[in-house]
Amino acid sequence: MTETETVPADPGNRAADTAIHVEGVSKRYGSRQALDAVSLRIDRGEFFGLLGPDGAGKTTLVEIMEGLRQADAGTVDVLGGAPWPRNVALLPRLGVQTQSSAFFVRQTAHEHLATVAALYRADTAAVERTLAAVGLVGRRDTRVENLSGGQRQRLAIASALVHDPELIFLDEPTAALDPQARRDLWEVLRGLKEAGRTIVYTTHHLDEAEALCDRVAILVEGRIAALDSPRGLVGAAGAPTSLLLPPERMTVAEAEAVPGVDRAEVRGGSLVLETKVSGKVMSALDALGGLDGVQTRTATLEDVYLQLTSDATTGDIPHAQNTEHQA
Ligand SMILES: Nc1ncnc2c1ncn2[C@@H]1O[C@H](COP(=O)(O)OP(=O)(O)OP(=O)(O)O)[C@@H](O)[C@H]1O
Repeated sequence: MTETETVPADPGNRAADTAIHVEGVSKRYGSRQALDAVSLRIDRGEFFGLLGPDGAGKTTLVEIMEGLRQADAGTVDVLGGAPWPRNVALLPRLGVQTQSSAFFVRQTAHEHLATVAALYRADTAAVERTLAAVGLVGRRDTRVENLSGGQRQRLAIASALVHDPELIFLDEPTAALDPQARRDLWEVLRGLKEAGRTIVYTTHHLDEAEALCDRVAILVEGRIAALDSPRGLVGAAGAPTSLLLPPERMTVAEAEAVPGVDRAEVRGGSLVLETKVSGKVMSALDALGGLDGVQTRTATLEDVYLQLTSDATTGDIPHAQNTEHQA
């Protein structure tokens, strides 16, 4: 084969499509089992969410992927190599934003980002481009120490992106952002995904995970309790749909008599009907006086998350739902 020939894509070559492959990874701190045989595979170009309550092991898992911590057991492959022992060749290919990002506080936002860019040998145009992407052009000449919490957060994100890494780890990146900045960042992140970047995204915002992530893993007490697309998780949970009616429309007893209604109660000023066959109930309500004022609330990722994490507090940690993409 000559050098100019292209190598045909091999649909069976799983490794080439894989950004991260974690297999049987465990980590213990003293008596605390932070991770217990975690296995997952993240595809290149995937927007992958890592969810779970405080102390579930998210940071530990991400730091193992980033090569900042050594696993006690298991194997970790990141972009085709092992991140531990510290893999210097891998570093420029990774972008990392943490909750405790370090800053050159006496520098301006622009100087700080230019310094980070220089460390990675990124071009100067990347500095301007990245400042604009995170909405910090207006603060470019403000010293880091004088930036607000949200602006620093944006600078931390910019610092993770300025060298155009292939794989980006973001740890609660919207935690200190106001609602508009949060939505603006969503657009930046969607652009990164469209550009083919792989994103590992830790968040406590379930709406964010639902809006952005291709798949999410829900970690509970060091184990993967669920792993699937947000839509898949919501569907598999079989959670009911709620139909909200003005309370004067009918009594609770009348509502419970509507075919397909599992439960009815007055809650938050509405008559709430729970059903797993919402189409059927909607038709019945339509026939009973129209659909004016009827609102539908379908189950969300938050409902699934709360179910899974509350199971953990009762000691009944579920087995992973949908292992389709797991190693
Ligand atoms: N360096 C450490 N030494 C001892 N215990 C640790 C250490 N780091 C984490 N732990 C413990 O391991 C468990 C998992 O912690 P980890 O920070 O990975 O969880 P997390 O899901 O990221 O939590 P949070 O959402 O609060 O950041 C917790 O019980 C934590 O107290």
